[in-house]
Amino acid sequence: MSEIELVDVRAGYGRAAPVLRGFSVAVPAGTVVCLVGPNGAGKSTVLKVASGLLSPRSGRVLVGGKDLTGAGPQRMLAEGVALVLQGHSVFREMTVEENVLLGGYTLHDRTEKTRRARFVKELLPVVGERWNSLAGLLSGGQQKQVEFARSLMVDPKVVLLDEPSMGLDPKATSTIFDQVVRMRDAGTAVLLVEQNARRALETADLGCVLDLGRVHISGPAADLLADPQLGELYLGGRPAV
Ligand SMILES: Nc1ncnc2c1ncn2[C@@H]1O[C@H](COP(=O)(O)OP(=O)(O)OP(=O)(O)O)[C@@H](O)[C@H]1O
Repeated sequence: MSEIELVDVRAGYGRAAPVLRGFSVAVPAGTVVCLVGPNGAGKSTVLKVASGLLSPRSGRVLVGGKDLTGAGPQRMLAEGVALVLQGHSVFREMTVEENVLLGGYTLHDRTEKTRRARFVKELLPVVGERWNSLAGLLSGGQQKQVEFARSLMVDPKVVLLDEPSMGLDPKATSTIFDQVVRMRDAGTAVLLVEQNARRALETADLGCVLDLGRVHISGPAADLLADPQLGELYLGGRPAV
């Protein structure tokens, strides 16, 4: 069963024509699914629908098979869907510890909070190493890992990542994608939106190309990477031989 599934979703903003026009995607347990597509295709809109920030006009949102269409962000988080926003959202004047523990504000059991904090420090070593530093003193890539750690405090079923490599140099990008794999291996499914499509598909298990509000093609990420037409259209050139 999928951790999260969007089925035939139509969604958009105000009176404008819908951005998503019958879009479907499923994120099976234990997988990284990568969503790619041209600028403005609606990738972030998919994450807004999946996290409950935007209600679909029609279609369904299922979490672990349960219909949660129209549920708001608080409910979606409680049901195990965590969102890591695009750009940087750490509180720079607060320590790494304070930032990470904020992610567990809905946990009332102190022992559980401590257990989760220990888990995220082990999973993302830089978070543990810089635990007492001010978050604003960390590099962009390290701050992104603090955001990952914060989202993992509630032990989500699935984490939605909106362009985690944005603004990072190639080395930091590489670390971030390695951490995405570690998150998956530790039991959290991931729905990843990326501009850096080729690199993201190399990391993901499954890929989905969004264009004109619908799924253009989806399947194993390796197959999408090897598809010459997709390479030309969406991945910035021919596939590497
Ligand atoms: N809050 C909003 N109000 C009105 N229109 C919006 C809003 N957010 C996004 N849009 C419009 O919805 C469309 C899809 O935007 P979205 O951000 O989902 O695309 P994207 O694929 O994530 O783009 P990018 O790769 O550039 O980040 C765009 O035409 C955008 O202008």
